[in-house]
Order: sequence, then C-alpha cells, then structure tokens
Amino acid sequence: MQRIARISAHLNPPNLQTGESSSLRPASCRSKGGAPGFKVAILGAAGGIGQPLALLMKMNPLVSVLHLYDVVNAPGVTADISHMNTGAVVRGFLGQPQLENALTGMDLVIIPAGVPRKPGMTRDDLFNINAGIVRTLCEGIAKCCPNAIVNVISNPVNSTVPIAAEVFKKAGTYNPRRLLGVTTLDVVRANTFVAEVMGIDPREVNVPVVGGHAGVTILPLLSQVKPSCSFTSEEISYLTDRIQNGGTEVVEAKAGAGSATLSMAYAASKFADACLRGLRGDADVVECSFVASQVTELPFFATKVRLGRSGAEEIFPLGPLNAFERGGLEKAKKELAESIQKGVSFITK
Ligand SMILES: NC(=O)C1=CN([C@@H]2O[C@H](COP(=O)(O)OP(=O)(O)OC[C@H]3O[C@@H](n4cnc5c(N)ncnc54)[C@H](O)[C@@H]3O)[C@@H](O)[C@H]2O)C=CC1
Ligand SMILES: O=C([O-])CC(=O)C(=O)O
Repeated sequence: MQRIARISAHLNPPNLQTGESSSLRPASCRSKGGAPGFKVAILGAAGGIGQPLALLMKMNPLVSVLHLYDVVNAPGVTADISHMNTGAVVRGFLGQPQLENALTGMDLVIIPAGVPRKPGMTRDDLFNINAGIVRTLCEGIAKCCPNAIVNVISNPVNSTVPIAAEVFKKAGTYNPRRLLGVTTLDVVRANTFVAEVMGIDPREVNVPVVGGHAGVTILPLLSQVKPSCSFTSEEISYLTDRIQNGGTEVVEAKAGAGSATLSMAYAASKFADACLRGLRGDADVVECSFVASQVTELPFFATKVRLGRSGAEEIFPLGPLNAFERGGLEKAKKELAESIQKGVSFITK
C-alpha cells in the first residue's frame, strides 16, 4: 500500500486544472477527507497574502478541507500546499466557472482577493478595482454558502465590508454576525510596537485597536493596553503614528512590489483560527474586528468582539477613553462615515 502510494506520486501528476492528483491514482489511495474539522475557502489564494495564508491554514488542526480559489495560478499553489502532511484535504479552483464549486459547503470563507497598494496610493485608491471583485465573490457566497463566516481582507476594508453587507442584503442572506472585516494586523502591529517601547515580550501585550482599517480610522487605545503601561506623550504620539501608518511603512519598503503579505497572512490566520475556535464553541474567544455595530452612530465600527458558534456574538463597548483618544475617535468617525457610505452606494445606487 505504501509502495503503491509512492509509485503513484510519480506516475500521476496533479490535475492541471485543480492541482488534485489525477484519476489514474489507484482507488486504494483516494483521499478519505482527513480529520473531522471545518471547511475553509481562501479566495485570492495565489496572491501575496493568499499563498502564506494557505500554508498556515493547511497547518491548522481545526481545518479538514481547504479550498484554494484564484483567477490565476491556483493549480500550482494547490499542488504545492497539498503535499504538506497535515490533516486538511486541499482542493484548487481556477477562475470564475469554478467559484461555485470552491464555495459550496464552506464554514469559513477568507477573502484576500484584489490589488494591493503601491507607494503614494491610499487604500481608497484600490476601491475602483477591489469593490467589483468583492461584490462578485460575495454574490457567490450568498448563493453557495450563505451560512459561512466571511473574513474580508481586501482593501479598502472600511468600504469592502459595507459592500459585502449590501450584496448579502440584496440576496436575502445577510447576517451581520457572520460578516467580519479583518483588522487583526493593526492589533498585531500595535502589540509589537508597544512591546518594543516597553522592552517586554510582544506575545504578552494586548492593545485594543478600534475604528477602521485606514490611516486615522485606525485608533489604538493605548490607555487600555494589557498589561497596563503608562506612556509619555512623546511615546503616545510615536506609537499612534506608527500603528496608523504601519501599512504605508511596508508599502514604501517594498517600493512598488506590493504591501504587507507575510505579517498579514499571520494576522489573517490568527483571526481565522479565532473564528474556528468560536464555531467549535470555545468560550471567551475575543478579537478586534470591523463589524456591523451600535457602539457608535456609524453602521460599522471595529471593536473587540466575542466570537462564537454564530460569528460575532457580542460586541464590546469602547471602554473609557482619554482626551487624546476622544479626539482621535472624532477624526476616525468622520473618515469612516464617508468610506462606509461609498461602499453602500456602490451596491445600492
Ligand atoms: N485587511 C488588511 O489588514 C490588509 C489587506 N490587504 C489587502 O489584501 C488584498 C490582497 O493583497 P495581496 O495578496 O498582497 O495582493 P496580490 O496581488 O499579491 O494577490 C491578490 C490575488 O487576488 C487574485 N484575484 C484578483 N481578482 C480576483 C478575483 N476576482 N477572484 C479571485 N481572486 C482574484 C489575484 O489573482 C491575486 O492572486 C489587497 O487589496 C490589499 O490591499 C493587504 C494587507 C493587509
Ligand atoms: O497598507 C496596505 O495597503 C495594506 C494594509 O492594509 C496594511 O498593511 O495594513
């Protein structure tokens, strides 16, 4: 049996369309579906974020089936990832005709599809291309896996999440608990930069970052850092600026070759893992996310949320803010209101 498997690996190259091994493979070697767990799809899986994210999700023991969808290169990425000897069964899907098969039966759909920034661009400059991509993908989700949890990574998140919500409303499948904008990278950066300033282990730091995911809408609540720290006003100004502009720091360092991909894949996999632990029924799974919210007068806002079997089951209030943070909140809300409206109008106009 082992010998047959070894020989078949040489004789049966992966299917060029899907990256799965061909039907020439002996029946005794058919995939049995791996360990029990959740079914996860990554849309945009061949991209800068998609590839390392696929790697990390293939390593996640909560994942039993991993679908990798892209409009280019999905078979190659799938063939490569599928050789990892971890539990998840990997299948590849290439191009729009295969979108529905990629989505059918999924518990969690992660969307890093779309163009990234180049130096000099804002995230909003990506709207014209990425809005249409997110709309098409969400139409597929509404049709094929309307109960899936959806993690939106594609920028501008402040607009793409409202776009997704409007697509789901139109299709009659909208459940605000299940639509989650991924802002985890802001928290990951905040934890790292605060730990550097304080000279402590970044794994022990937790900085709530609220608002949205662009410039001044990224609002780190340094007064609520755990373990509790006190900062000088110079440190507050340095940290706030570095956290708000962390994305631009990477875009400039990559000098035209894209934006954050590796730290983002780490952040997306951390957030997806939290969603899966919530789906499994674990208690006290709390992460920041950009969600439908009544914490402010805006229809969407990022705060800490508790993730459970039905998605974002509890949305936590902002907590006490100091004067600096209250000022930041007003600036964040002004820009967020416009970005949210722009996303809504893209579908409803
Ligand atoms: N939420 C966040 O914190 C972050 C968001 N991003 C955003 O993530 C997005 C992706 O970034 P990268 O992976 O670096 O870009 P990339 O260009 O390397 O990869 C994007 C992938 O999406 C695919 N794609 C394009 N149209 C598609 C469609 N209709 N269906 C499926 N796949 C499609 C492309 O073929 C490509 O493989 C960008 O919009 C970027 O701004 C990036 C970093 C952090
Ligand atoms: O800055 C960008 O364009 C990508 C992004 O959202 C981030 O790295 O936070």
